[in-house]
Amino acid sequence: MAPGESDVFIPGEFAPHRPIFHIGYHNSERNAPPTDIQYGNLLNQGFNFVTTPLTNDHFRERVFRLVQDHLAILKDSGDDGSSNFTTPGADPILPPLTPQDTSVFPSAAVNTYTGYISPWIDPCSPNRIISSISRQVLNLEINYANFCGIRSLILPGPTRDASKDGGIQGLAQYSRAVQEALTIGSRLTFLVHMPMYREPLAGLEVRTLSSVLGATPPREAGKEIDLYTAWDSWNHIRSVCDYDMRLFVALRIPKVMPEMALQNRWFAEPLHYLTIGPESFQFNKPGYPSLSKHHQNMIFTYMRLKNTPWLLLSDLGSDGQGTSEQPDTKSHDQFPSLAEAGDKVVKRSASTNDYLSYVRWLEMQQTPLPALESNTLTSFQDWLQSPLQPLADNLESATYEVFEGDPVKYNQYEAACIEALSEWKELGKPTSKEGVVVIAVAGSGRGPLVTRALTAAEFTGVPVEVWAVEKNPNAYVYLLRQNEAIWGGRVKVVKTDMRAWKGPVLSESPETGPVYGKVDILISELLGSFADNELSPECLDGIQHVMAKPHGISIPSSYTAHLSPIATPKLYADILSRYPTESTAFDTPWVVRLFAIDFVSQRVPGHEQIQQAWEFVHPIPESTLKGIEARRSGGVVGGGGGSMAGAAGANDHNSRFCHLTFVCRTRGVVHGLAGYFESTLYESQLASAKGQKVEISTHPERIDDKSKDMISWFPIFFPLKQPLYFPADSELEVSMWRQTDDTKVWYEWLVEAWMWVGESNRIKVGSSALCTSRKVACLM
Ligand SMILES: C[S@@+](CC[C@H](N)C(=O)[O-])C[C@H]1O[C@@H](n2cnc3c(N)ncnc32)[C@H](O)[C@@H]1O
Repeated sequence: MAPGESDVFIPGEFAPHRPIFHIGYHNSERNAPPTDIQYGNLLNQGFNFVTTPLTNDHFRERVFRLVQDHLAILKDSGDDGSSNFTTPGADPILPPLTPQDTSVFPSAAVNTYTGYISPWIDPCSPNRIISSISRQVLNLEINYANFCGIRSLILPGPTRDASKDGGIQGLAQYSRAVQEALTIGSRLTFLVHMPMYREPLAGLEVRTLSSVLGATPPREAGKEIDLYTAWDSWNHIRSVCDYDMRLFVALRIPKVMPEMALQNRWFAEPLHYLTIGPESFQFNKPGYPSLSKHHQNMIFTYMRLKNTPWLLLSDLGSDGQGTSEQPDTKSHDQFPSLAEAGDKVVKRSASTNDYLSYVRWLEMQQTPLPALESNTLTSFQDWLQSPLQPLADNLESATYEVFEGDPVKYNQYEAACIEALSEWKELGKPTSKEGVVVIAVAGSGRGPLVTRALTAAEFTGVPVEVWAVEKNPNAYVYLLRQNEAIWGGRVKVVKTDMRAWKGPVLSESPETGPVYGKVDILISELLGSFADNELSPECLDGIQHVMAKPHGISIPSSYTAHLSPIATPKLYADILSRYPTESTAFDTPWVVRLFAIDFVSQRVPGHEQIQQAWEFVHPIPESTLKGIEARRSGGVVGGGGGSMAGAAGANDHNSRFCHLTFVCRTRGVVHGLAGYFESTLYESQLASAKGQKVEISTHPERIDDKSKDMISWFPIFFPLKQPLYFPADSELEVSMWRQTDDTKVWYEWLVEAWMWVGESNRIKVGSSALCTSRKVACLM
């Protein structure tokens, strides 16, 4: 169950608010950082941060000359720099920086700047001289930035992706250079500047060091573009860098928004900046800049992230150097859509302030965060929590208080009790005790379900006898006090493990001892984020013998677990960083409010995006109960072994297996499985209301229908030890097991990627290891 124990969710802390925009200023033409006056002006205008180049044109010219001179010497000896063989002459070494090469010097303001590495380097170049010098420039600038006290650096992204023009080699070189950068700037944060996708002829082409080799072929316009190459490159870089937590993306917003699937893909990545250049803007009739509705929606969505990306306005309007322009306070509610922005629009030259005031206006257009996105709840986004073990451990009062903060779950339980009691009366069902329906709340905690059962009885006018069974000795004290203070002594409180409870005591005398009766309605809430992961099936099996036969019912009557493969690079990085000190980090099914995730599969006929793994129904058949008893007492003839070594198999009926196929249209990477659950608390027994149910659900597509706004449970995440890359049009085959050896329960999971080659042939293109939570199993 979630939220966790350390952070207490405070209901009512719901002051409506919008995400705040943190806006930066970047001018790629700059040769030096802003002066103090310029910086002050930018801050006064409403910017929150600025970028600075680290070196200047003097340095650039020096480096270009060095490369040109060296290539000329090589040419004379018949080497063009593309050979990988050892050459007679040593490759050039960059001389150190001189005061003429940079205008950045340590100062109070410099600490707050974001450094932009020279965009003219080309570590991807197939020419070894150019890639080597590019790496040297990179390292030199990182070192110098570090010396000056700069904390964040933007790295111009790779100039080419893997697919062609020596791109694979180039990307390997680039990724290796970034890995080195992380070592050199060991306390710096790095942002790789990536386009969302490679737009044909988008933006300004920077004249890189490679230009000394001669003209590069122009990019072909009009050809069908592969939307995922830029993401692929990013995935390559961060994989080589082992998902370093100091490596982020500065994502360039395109001119034309791509399909949602690609937007969702980037949503899951560690976005630090969204950079917006002139190409993304359109102009309204009076000539003011605006963004299309698609751009706006994408920004609004990304701003819902816990770590809201910062917006970097790049090359927008005049430099702002020394200006005292004030933000424009005019209304922007007439900004047109992309379609509306026609040629007729008057193009006045927009100033930096026009763009800034537009983005500030956009900030106010965000719909206020709903109550469920309060600060407290937002802080749970993608935050890993170890699952609770309410059976093996005794929960603290604060944890119960967190559960009790969510009324939705209790409302649904109360509705289920009302239905059950009303139908009891309507159907004239027998009761196990004269004149009263006997209810037991198994695992009562601090008693909220007891209160709801009593309320339901009052509401329906059905007389009840209520028992509260709880094994936590501390919660038992609380229950006794509740009985005195709140329930007027109407509840019989028992401190015991429900599996050892003999049932409600009907009468007791010295001669006969206690005489035990039965329970008509057994209420429990022993569900975890994956339904059965807090051992509800095992506990309910153990108490089933007290249920009246055949009419006794369980609330819940059933529950199902659901799965979907997801990309969640941030969680993967988090788990990887824990692994050195927490050896079971990859074996743990984590409870987590999954947020920055991408469902990598698509819903297609016959294959849902989130699929059911298995189901548990209560009560279980009598014959199964008898079988358990026989196995436990060694009465089974034959091998005598359960499916696990050394086990009698007494809990084997609670093991499960599923094999699910998920269809992926685009290529991607999977980091693990997201798990959800649904439960039917009560299903109508009236012929006239057949199929009517009271349910709860955390299934993202169904929660709103079944238990809207329920936050009692966060999803569960089953991690893979290694990210699994898969090509477009693959199928992810997921095998999942619920395993048991009679003393504990754990899960095992395996993900394989398969691809069709021809009409009837599939080949395996990758597989995860067989993962298991056996080392952190739930103890029965
Ligand atoms: C998830 S909490 C629910 C508490 C409460 N019913 C509620 O909804 O707020 C589960 C409770 O069941 C108790 N519990 C778990 N296994 C039990 C068992 N075998 N016998 C008795 N109580 C058990 C735990 O101590 C805990 O109080």
